[in-house]
Formats: sequence, C-alpha cells, structure tokens
Amino acid sequence: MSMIADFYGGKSILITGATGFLGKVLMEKLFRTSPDLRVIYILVRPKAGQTLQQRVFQILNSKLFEKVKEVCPNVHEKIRAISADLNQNDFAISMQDMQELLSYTDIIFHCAATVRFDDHLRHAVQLNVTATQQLLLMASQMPNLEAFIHISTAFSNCNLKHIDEVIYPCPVEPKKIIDSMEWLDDAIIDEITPKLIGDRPNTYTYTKALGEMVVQQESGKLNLAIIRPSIVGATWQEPFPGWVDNVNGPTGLIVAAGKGFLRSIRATPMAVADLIPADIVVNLTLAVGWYTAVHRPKSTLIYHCTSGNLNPCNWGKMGIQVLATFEKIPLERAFRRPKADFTTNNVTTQYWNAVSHRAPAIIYDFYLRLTGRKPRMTKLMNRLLRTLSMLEYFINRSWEWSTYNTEMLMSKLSPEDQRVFNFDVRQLNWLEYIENYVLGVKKYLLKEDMAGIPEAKQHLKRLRNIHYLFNTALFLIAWRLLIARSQVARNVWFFIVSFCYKFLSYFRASSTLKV
Ligand SMILES: CCCCCCCCCCCCCCCCCCCCCCCCCCCC(=O)SCCNC(=O)CCNC(=O)[C@H](O)C(C)(C)COP(=O)(O)OP(=O)(O)OC[C@H]1O[C@@H](n2cnc3c(N)ncnc32)[C@H](O)[C@@H]1OP(=O)(O)O
Ligand SMILES: NC(=O)C1=CN([C@@H]2O[C@H](COP(=O)(O)OP(=O)(O)OC[C@H]3O[C@@H](n4cnc5c(N)ncnc54)[C@H](OP(=O)(O)O)[C@@H]3O)[C@@H](O)[C@H]2O)C=CC1
Repeated sequence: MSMIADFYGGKSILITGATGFLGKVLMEKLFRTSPDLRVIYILVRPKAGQTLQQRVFQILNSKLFEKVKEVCPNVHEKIRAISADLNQNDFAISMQDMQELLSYTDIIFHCAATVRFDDHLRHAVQLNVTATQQLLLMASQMPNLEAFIHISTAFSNCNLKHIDEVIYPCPVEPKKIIDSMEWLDDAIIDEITPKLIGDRPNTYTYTKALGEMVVQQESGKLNLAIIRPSIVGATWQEPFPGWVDNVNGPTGLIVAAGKGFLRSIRATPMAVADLIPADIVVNLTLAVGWYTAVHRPKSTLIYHCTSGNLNPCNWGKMGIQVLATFEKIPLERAFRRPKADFTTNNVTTQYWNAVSHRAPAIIYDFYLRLTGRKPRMTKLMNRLLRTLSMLEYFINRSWEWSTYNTEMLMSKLSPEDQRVFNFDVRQLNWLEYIENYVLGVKKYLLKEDMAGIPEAKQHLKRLRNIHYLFNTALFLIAWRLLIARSQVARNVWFFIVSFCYKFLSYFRASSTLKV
C-alpha cells in the first residue's frame, strides 16, 4: 500500500503549467497512482487558436495518457481547466472560478514559468516572480491548503560552483524589481538587465532565483517546499521510457544532431551532464507534496533533484551514445549524416561553424534557388547557432549540488513508496536511458514511424555517396587550379602520374611473364 498514493486520494489539487512538459508528466502520474483524487484544477490559457477544452482534450488523448485511461476511465471529469493568464492581475480568473479554487484546493504544484533563456526581463519577472507572489497570496486565502510546492531550477544559483539546499539572496530585493518593472520603460530595462543579472548567464536563472526569494519572504503560515531540478530530460521508466514533447534543453540538440544540422558544438566532454529524467522529478515532487503536508517541516525545505553527485554522466559520454543510437536508428530525411564533434576553444568553434554549419547551408540554399525553391537553410542554421550560444554556458561547466534533503526524504519513504515514487537516480543506467531518450525523440516528438528506418538508412547511404562525390569534385577543382598556377604543383603532379604509370607497367609486365 503506497502512503503517498493514498494521501492524494480525495484531494483537490491545483497545478499551474500543467500544459507544459513537466506539468503533463505530473498530472499523468497523479491520475495513474491516485485515480480516486477529487479533482485536478489546471490554470490554462487559450493558445494557438485552441480553446481551453481543446487543449485539455489534446493532452488527455495523447499517447502519454493511454495508461491513465485504463486506471481512471473518468479522467475527463476529474480535470477542471480554469481559464487563467498568469501575466494578468488575479490571473484573469473569473470570480466564480476563484471562489471554487479558494474553497477547495488542498495542494498546489506551481510549475508554470517562462523557461526561455533570453526572455525580456519584464516578462520573465512577470511570470517567474510576480505570478509566484500572486499565487502565494491566493494560497494564503485557501483554508484547506496543506502544501504549496514550488518548482524552481537547480541553475537558479548557477553563478556558484557548490550549491546547498538553501536560498541564496540576490542583491536587489524582488519587491523592488517587481515595482521597478511597472514604471521603467523597455529601453531602460534593457540597459540595466546585465547589471541586475550580474554573473548569471540569462534572465531565466536570475528570475527563478528571485522567485525563490519571494517564496521565502511570502511564506507566512504556508506549508512550503521548493524543488530544484537540473536539466529535465525524457522519461526514464514511466509511463514508458523516452517520452518527450518539446525541444528544450538537450532535446533540440539531439534532433539537430540526428538530422545532421549539428556538426560541432563547443562543449567540455568531461563536464558533468546533469540531466534528470522527467519521471524522477515528478516522483520527487509528489513525495515532497506528501511529506510537506503530513510532516509539516518547521522551515521551507529545498530539494535538489540532480544526478551529478549520485550518478554522474558527462557530455562526452552522452554525445557518443546519442550518435551511436543514430547509427542504429536514424532519423528520416536527414540533411547530412549524423556526425558531430566537440570543440573546445573560440577559434576552432568559429572555424567549424563556418565550415560545417554555414558553408553547407549556403551551398544548399544556392541549390534550392537554382531549382526554383525558397532558400531556408541559412536561416535555420543561424537559429541553431544562436541556440548553441545560449546553451554553451551550461555545457562547459560543472556544478556540485548537495542533496541532503532529497536523501533524507528517500529514507522516510516506505519500501512500497520507494518503488512507486522512485526518485533514486543511482538506479539509472545512462547508456540505456540515452538510447531510449533518442528513440523517444524520434517516436514521440518527431512522430516518425519505426517502419521508416530502412528508408532512412538508404537515405544516409545516398548522403554518404553525395558527400564523397562532392569532396572528390572539390579536390579535383582545387588541384586543377593549383596546377595552373604553381610549378611545384605541376612537378608533383608529373611525379605522381609517372609513378602510377611505372607501377601499372610493372604489373602488366610481370603478369605477361607469368602467362
Ligand atoms: C569526446 C568525444 C566526443 C564525441 C562526441 C560527439 C558529440 C556530438 C554531439 C551530439 C549530440 C548531442 C546532444 C548532446 C548535447 C548536449 C547539449 C545540451 C545542452 C543543455 C543545456 C541546458 C541547460 C539548461 C539549464 C537550465 C534548465 C532549466 O531550468 S529550463 C529548461 C531549459 N530551457 C530551455 O532549454 C529553453 C531554451 N530555449 C530558448 O531560450 C530559446 O528557444 C532560444 C533562445 C534558444 C531561441 O529563441 P528564438 O527566439 O531565437 O527562437 P524560438 O522561437 O524560441 O526557437 C527557434 C527555433 O529553435 C528551436 N529550438 C528552441 N530551443 C532549442 C534547443 N534547445 N535546441 C535546438 N533547437 C531549439 C525551436 O524549436 C525553433 O525551431 P523552429 O520551430 O523550427 O523555428
Ligand atoms: N525543462 C527543464 O529542463 C527544467 C524546468 N524547470 C522548471 O520546471 C517548470 C516546468 O518547466 P517545463 O515544463 O519544462 O516548461 P514548459 O515551457 O514546458 O511549460 C511551461 C508551462 O507554463 C505555462 N505558462 C507560461 N506562461 C503562462 C501564462 N502567462 N499563463 C498561464 N500559464 C503559463 C505554459 O502554458 P502554455 O502551454 O499555455 O504555454 C506551460 O504550461 C518550470 O518552473 C521550470 O522553471 C526546472 C529545471 C529544468
């Protein structure tokens, strides 16, 4: 009997960011392990021409929720989508909905955030700081609330090398930042952003750190906990291995490598790749919800959900395994063969960017123009290079996160809970996980059929032949130009030709003798 699953039975749970990557896995697990929960309220905004209902329908009818429908056939009735925009005052929630939320909510999981690294500071503050503050205010008016779980990131203090499970204050108070965003214009915000973020690489990590400070400052009588996952990857085991549906973090680069766009990347092969599967994050989150509500720790506990100190993997090992998997299971319609390498300094990075990224894109666009089509590869490549530059900070450094609280929690779980809500990253086999991750990218993100693998392999063979042909032609042209201009090249050429001639004559003579 799982105490955690039992705890969520009959509960009304509010999730923000439920339409996001982590939010969906969280919802799935809740429904699957506690099908008798009362309701899950999700705050959703209409998006991309879809109504709330259409968005929920799409999520529930996805592959991710197949198992849920078996154990909880009335899942549609247990999910209550509430129209909300976290960028608006009171989240633009109707009075009636707000009343319902305030009266019934037992547990809150706050996952919503902007995870864009380069978001404008005003927007990042609005979502990652102000919205967190507003949600805490709402939570303080909920008479039945047992726990408020805030999802932050292990990189909120990435300006430090060793990070403990404590909140590190930022120099400027979040309240001052929130206030200033109201009256400063965009140009001034742009100017002060580098000064405010200081030695953090982007507005995302900075505003997530401010969000944590808000949680601490506005805690009041609330029962709070903060979870800091590192780089969230595809699922490890549940509901099935390899599930992923967006391009954030390493996923986009895996796609780019598999399609042959990504040929070199500035990374430190020995740096720790602190990936953590989404289902491990979700299992820890649910265990923390239970522990916070039932055991009511005296202070706000912070839980690091990281892999580096318990079961480290590095980017070199990950890169090699990604490419090895693409050898066996290639993606369809690749631009070039999946073949990539790490660069370690600025000069080699610029060189390989020019030779392996920009030049092939320009040549391909030239070919598209010649055949009357619209060029697109240069634009795509520029975007990839921009993404690479944004991610570089995280793949050239290692961090140490202490995990005392996470390990303490593990020791408090019953053997059954340790099994059902497994967040022990030591059990993870990286090579197997990465292979399933790559497969998941193919199947669930790109929606490619496994039946297409022979054709994909054939396509790669054609690309290889084109590559050899192209290189031979390039060599001959270069050589011809050289011969026309240099006496030394002509002499070398004469020497090679006469050598080959003598060699062939010798063979012809010796074979005639034998006969
Ligand atoms: C020793 C021997 C070695 C040999 C081995 C060889 C090695 C080979 C390598 C092969 C394989 C590779 C795989 C391993 C590489 C590992 C790299 C992993 C990097 C991971 C770092 C993550 C750090 C995370 C730290 C913090 C974690 C968090 O808390 S938050 C979650 C993370 N958030 C994000 O990831 C958001 C990042 N995205 C952005 O900020 C923005 O999208 C952007 C700034 C990058 C781009 O913004 P822009 O406005 O220009 O465009 P946008 O509209 O957003 O997107 C444009 C197109 O780009 C696509 N896109 C978006 N993100 C990614 C991405 N991560 N990777 C690739 N592509 C991405 C997006 O889909 C758009 O495409 P189109 O729709 O086609 O236009
Ligand atoms: N992915 C990762 O690698 C990591 C993530 N995290 C943290 O985990 C949490 C979840 O991240 P993840 O699932 O990856 O992110 P996603 O980008 O996939 O999801 C973000 C969620 O926030 C919602 N949201 C954004 N803006 C608004 C708004 N104005 N009103 C209502 N909802 C909004 C999105 O809704 P919509 O669908 O409408 O856009 C979506 O549901 C975040 O707090 C993030 O900081 C921490 C470490 C690593």
